[in-house]
Amino acid sequence: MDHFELRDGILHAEDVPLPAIAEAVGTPVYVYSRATLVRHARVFREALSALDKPHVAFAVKANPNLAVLSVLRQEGYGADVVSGGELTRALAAGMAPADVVFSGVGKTHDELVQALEAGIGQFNIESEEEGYELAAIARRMGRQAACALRVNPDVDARTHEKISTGKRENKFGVPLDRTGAVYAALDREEGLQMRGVAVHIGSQLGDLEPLESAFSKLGALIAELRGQGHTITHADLGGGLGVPYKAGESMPSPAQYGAMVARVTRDWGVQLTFEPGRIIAGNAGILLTRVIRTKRSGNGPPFVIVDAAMNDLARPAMYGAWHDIEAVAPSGEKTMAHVVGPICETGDTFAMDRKTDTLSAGDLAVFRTAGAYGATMASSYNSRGFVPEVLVDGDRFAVVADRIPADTIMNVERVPDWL
Ligand SMILES: Cc1ncc(COP(=O)(O)O)c(C=O)c1O
Ligand SMILES: N[C@@H](CCCC[NH3+])C(=O)O
Repeated sequence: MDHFELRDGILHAEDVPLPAIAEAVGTPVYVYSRATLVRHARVFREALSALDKPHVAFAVKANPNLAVLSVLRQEGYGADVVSGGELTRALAAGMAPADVVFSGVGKTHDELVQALEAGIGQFNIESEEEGYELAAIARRMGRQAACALRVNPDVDARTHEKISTGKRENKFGVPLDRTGAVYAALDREEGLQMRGVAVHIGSQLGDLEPLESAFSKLGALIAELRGQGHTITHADLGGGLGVPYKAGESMPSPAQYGAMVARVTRDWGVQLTFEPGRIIAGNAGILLTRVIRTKRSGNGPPFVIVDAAMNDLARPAMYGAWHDIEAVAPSGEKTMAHVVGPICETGDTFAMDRKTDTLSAGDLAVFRTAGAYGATMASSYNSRGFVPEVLVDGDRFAVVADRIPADTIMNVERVPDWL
C-alpha cells in the first residue's frame, strides 16, 4: 500500500495534489511519500520481530537522498553503503557509524581508509585480496575492522540477469568452495576481526525459494566455520525482496520473508543484518512528468512524448523494466500508446503499445514505483540536467533535492587556454 491515490479525480501524494507540486517545482520531478517510507520501514521490521535484535541497514544505493535517509534513521535504520560517497551521505543523515555496513566489490584504498576512520560497524569483504588490503590499512591506522566474508552461494535468483549477484559467474563474493580457506586466512590477519558471513543474491526477487536456498547454504557454512574453530556471531542476509511494478502483480510479502528467515536461521545463534532497498523505497516514490506533445505514427498507436527521459528514470531502458503510467487527472478514457522521452535514442522508451490513460499535450502523468533506483541512477545525458526531488508529509511538501540545470553542470567544465 502506498500513499499515491486519486482524490476527487486528481492523483495526490498523501494530502498534496500532484498538480500543486508540478506548479511549484516544475516537471519532471520525483515525489516521495514520507508516510509510505515509514510504513514500509515498520512493516519490514515487524516482519523480523521473531528474530533476536536484527539490524536493518537500508541499501543507500536504492535512494540516497538525505531526507529519505533521515526518515529511515528516525525509524532506527542503519545503512548499507557501497562507496565513500554513500558513507558520507549516511553519516550526514545522522546515522551512527556503528550502524553502517560497507558492501561492494571494488572498495578503493581511500574508501577503506575513510570507513575505518569513521569507525563503521562492519565491512563485508568481497575477496581475499580486499581482506589483506583492509588488514594492512587497519594495522597502519591502529584500528580493528569488524568483518563478514561475503559468500557467493551459486544460486540462481531468477531475476533480471543484470541484477543477479549470487551466481558463480557473477563478480560478487567468494565462491562457497573457497570460503573455508579464505575465512581462515583472513582470520589470522591482525587488524581484522572476522565475525561472520554475508550473502546477497540479487534484486527484485519474486520468489523466496532462491533466497531460502542461499540462506541454507550460509547456515551450513556457519556450522563448517565453527567446526574449524571460528567464532561466528554475525550473518548478513542482504536485501533483494521484489516489489510489484504492475498493478495486480504479486510478490512475496515481508511477513512471508520474515517467517522463512526465522525458520531457516533458527539455530544459527547470530545477530542478523538485513539490507533492504527496493522494498522500502520503491513504492514510496513516483516520477511526475508532463506530456510535451503527442505524435501520430502512421497507422500505429501515437507516441506520447513526455518531459521525463531515460536519463531521469533509467530502468526501462536498462532492463526493459515496466513502470505503471497513469494520468494525474484521468478522464476515464484509455488509449493504446507508445510513451517515450525526448532523448535521441530509440531506447528512450517507457512503454510500447501500452493501454494507458489517454494523455494529451500538457497533461501530467506519473511513473509509479520510482522511489528506488530512480533519481539515484539519473544522468545528465543530452545535457538535460538532474531532476529535483520532493518529499511529501501529510499536506506539506519540501524540495529535498534541487533541480540541477544543464548550465550548472556546464559550469564545472573548462576549456584549456591552449585550445
Ligand atoms: C550488497 C547489496 N545489498 C543490498 C542491496 C539492496 O537490494 P534490494 O534493493 O533489492 O533490496 C543490493 C542491491 O541489489 C546489494 O548489492
Ligand atoms: N538498479 C537495479 C537494482 C540493482 C540493485 C543493486 N545491487 C534496478 O533498478 O532494478
